[in-house]
Amino acid sequence: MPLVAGVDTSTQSCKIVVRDAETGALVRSGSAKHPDGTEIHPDHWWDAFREAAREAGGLDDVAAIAVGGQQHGMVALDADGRVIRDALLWNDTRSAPAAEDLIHELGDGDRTTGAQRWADVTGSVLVASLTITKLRWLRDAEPDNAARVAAVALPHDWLSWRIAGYGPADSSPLGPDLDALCTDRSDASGTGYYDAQASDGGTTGAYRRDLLRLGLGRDDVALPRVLAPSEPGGVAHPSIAGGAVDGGALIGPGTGDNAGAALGLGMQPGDIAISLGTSGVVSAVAPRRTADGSGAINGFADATGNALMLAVTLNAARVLDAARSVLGASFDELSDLALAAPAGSDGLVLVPYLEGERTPNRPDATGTLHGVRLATSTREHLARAYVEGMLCGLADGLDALRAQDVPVERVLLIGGAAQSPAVQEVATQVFGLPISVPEPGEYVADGAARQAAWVLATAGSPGAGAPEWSAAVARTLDADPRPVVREQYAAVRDLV
Ligand SMILES: Nc1ncnc2c1ncn2[C@@H]1O[C@H](COP(=O)(O)OP(=O)(O)O)[C@@H](O)[C@H]1O
Ligand SMILES: O=C(CO)[C@@H](O)[C@H](O)COP(=O)(O)O
Repeated sequence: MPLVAGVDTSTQSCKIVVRDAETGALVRSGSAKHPDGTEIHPDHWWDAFREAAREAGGLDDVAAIAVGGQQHGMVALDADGRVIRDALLWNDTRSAPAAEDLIHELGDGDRTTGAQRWADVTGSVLVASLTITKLRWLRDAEPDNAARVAAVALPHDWLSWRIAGYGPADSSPLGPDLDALCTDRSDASGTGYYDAQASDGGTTGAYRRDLLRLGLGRDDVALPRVLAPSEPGGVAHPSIAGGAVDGGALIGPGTGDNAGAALGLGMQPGDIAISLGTSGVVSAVAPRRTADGSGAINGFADATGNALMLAVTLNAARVLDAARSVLGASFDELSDLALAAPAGSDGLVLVPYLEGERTPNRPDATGTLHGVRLATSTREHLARAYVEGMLCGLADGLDALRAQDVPVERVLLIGGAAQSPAVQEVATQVFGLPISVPEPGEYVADGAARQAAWVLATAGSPGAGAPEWSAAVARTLDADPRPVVREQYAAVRDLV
């Protein structure tokens, strides 16, 4: 049985799964932490990848590998393949003013017109997360660095390039071939200079170098080649993966993490994934994206040729990390505390903008606790308010998806914080829907592994479809709507 590897180079860590290409059975896995922060030298991702690969027992025996990863991060390379400055990540908000400038410029001075034009062309109204705003920030704040940019990549593109053996001459076997950079539609669709629906039957789309020029001030830079969903982007260097495989392990196009999760879960129209990692994401696959000029919904691409519609918050699992820190509680204790307080926490409401916010677009906001009284000054009330506040932000995202006529039939709860029993139960109350919790797993890495198996199958039999792997549901909870939770939240959300 051939083996394939899937990688998730996420915000907080690198996770690797090795799976049987035919059945999808998990064979081995590993993970390693990334440093904290919203700007990080990509070498940390490379180090974590190698540590996770060691923990997974090495990758010598895999026949294909693919990388999913946190979206949007700006990896600026010079002509020698060196990283010019630390990568600005999706959750770095310093480029919020640059986003506003770009919106006004495309709208000839009018914000509403500009917002709609960005949505029409790229699927998204610009916010600080999107790569193009970071390039504009670089142009304005660090012009010397901007002048050195010879290529712009995203976290997953860059890691795939390193796995193929490329990089600076003194630290890679194949050297700095910038034309060897590859990506896929899903991640390209989060840059702000790519139109996923342009031409080509919707499979490859097209870069919009006119928009890149608007951001960086010039467009004479290499951009990763956008591969079709099961097209190989080269082979892994034998020192890294697939040393025992004839010709080396194929490298898949990779994916943005949310598209990776959709592939790992086998999502169909009607399925909604709610991911509670560093980011909170409500997402759905659809045949074509819409263009939401309000900015609540990003119309990205998925990893199969469809669209991926999503609402993303900056504040998810780390809101609970903050609650644990305030309360000195373990994950289990936090969950028990939250479940010991009533729905609505007797009026104690957290608006959870602890790191600013992206949806709604409030990059400079801070979190606020409302309804503090003697009776609500208990550990239980505080724990519950943090869980409810985190989920209310995502419920607004679900409403925004519905407003785009996205069908909602099944909600799948995934990501690190989905493991909390309190989060699962409160989710049935806040969303007012039945909730399915898949078996605990690394769904982004699984999606990348499924893509790797698809690339392998296509190499043997052109036109082969993605392998049918099943994602088992561990727990299904009935809907238990408690409208009071969202009513209280809606009453204070805009007071920040
Ligand atoms: N049982 C749990 N309850 C609440 N939060 C959890 C639990 N297990 C993990 N987490 C949180 O999940 C987050 C990591 O989730 P993950 O989906 O891997 O994030 P990312 O993909 O952004 O790196 C961390 O903030 C961690 O504290
Ligand atoms: O910005 C987005 C999507 O638009 C985030 O979803 C990032 O892709 C980070 O994901 P996590 O590391 O939080 O899973």
